[in-house]
Amino acid sequence: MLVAERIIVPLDVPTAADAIALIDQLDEVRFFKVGLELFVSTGPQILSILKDRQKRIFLDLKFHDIPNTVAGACRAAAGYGVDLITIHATAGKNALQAAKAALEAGAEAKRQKPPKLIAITLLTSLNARDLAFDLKIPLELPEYALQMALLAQESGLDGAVCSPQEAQQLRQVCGEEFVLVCPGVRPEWADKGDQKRSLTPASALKAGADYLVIGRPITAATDPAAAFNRICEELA
Ligand SMILES: O=C(O)c1cc(=O)[nH]c(=O)n1[C@@H]1O[C@H](COP(=O)(O)O)[C@@H](O)[C@H]1O
Repeated sequence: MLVAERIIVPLDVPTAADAIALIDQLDEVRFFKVGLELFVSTGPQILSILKDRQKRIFLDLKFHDIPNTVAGACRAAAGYGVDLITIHATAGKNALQAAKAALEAGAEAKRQKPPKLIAITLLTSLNARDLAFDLKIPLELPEYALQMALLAQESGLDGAVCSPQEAQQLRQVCGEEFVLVCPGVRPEWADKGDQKRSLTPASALKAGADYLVIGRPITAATDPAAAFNRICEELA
């Protein structure tokens, strides 16, 4: 896979018009992410816009609910024909298994290829202090992220979302087939913002990430296409 195809650009903007402006500026980007802000604002029409332009789609709605509810959401989302869908690993094994089964059944009913279902391990905006003192989780952060990835794998999921700082360990333990998507990626020249466990794009790929989610360093740049190209050149 070309390096440019391994970068997923999140469309974290409030309206369809803002998203279309970004998509048009970023002609060379093949893979876009539609997350909570844009999906809540526009609904599925944004997915049709991306599909009409032959883009790959990461539908990042981060489901987190009881098994029956996540299964219903996955069955509905399976009809969109997207490539990746997210659920929080902390929804638990029954919910993860129900979500995976519903995604496959929903895709089959619509004669679509099932999206890959990947689990959030621990949000990249949290650090070891947040984990210990706020979430009261008595595990070291890398161990916790690994346990969440293993829970996802044991539940039949296709992969995990993790910080690039944990990618190497997850790759070693979960194997080559397990899809690792890493947000919290920052070129040396970009602001970290609210990301607390970041690495550079080159380090993230070296650690074993399959895909990098890189947002504001590209989307908030004065020239988003130039920022995307700069990252690709730095990786080449
Ligand atoms: O699921 C995600 O994509 C995600 C998980 C996570 O742990 N951290 C995280 O930042 N993300 C998403 O990745 C994107 C990161 O954007 P930037 O911080 O602008 O690069 C946002 O759209 C987040 O919603």
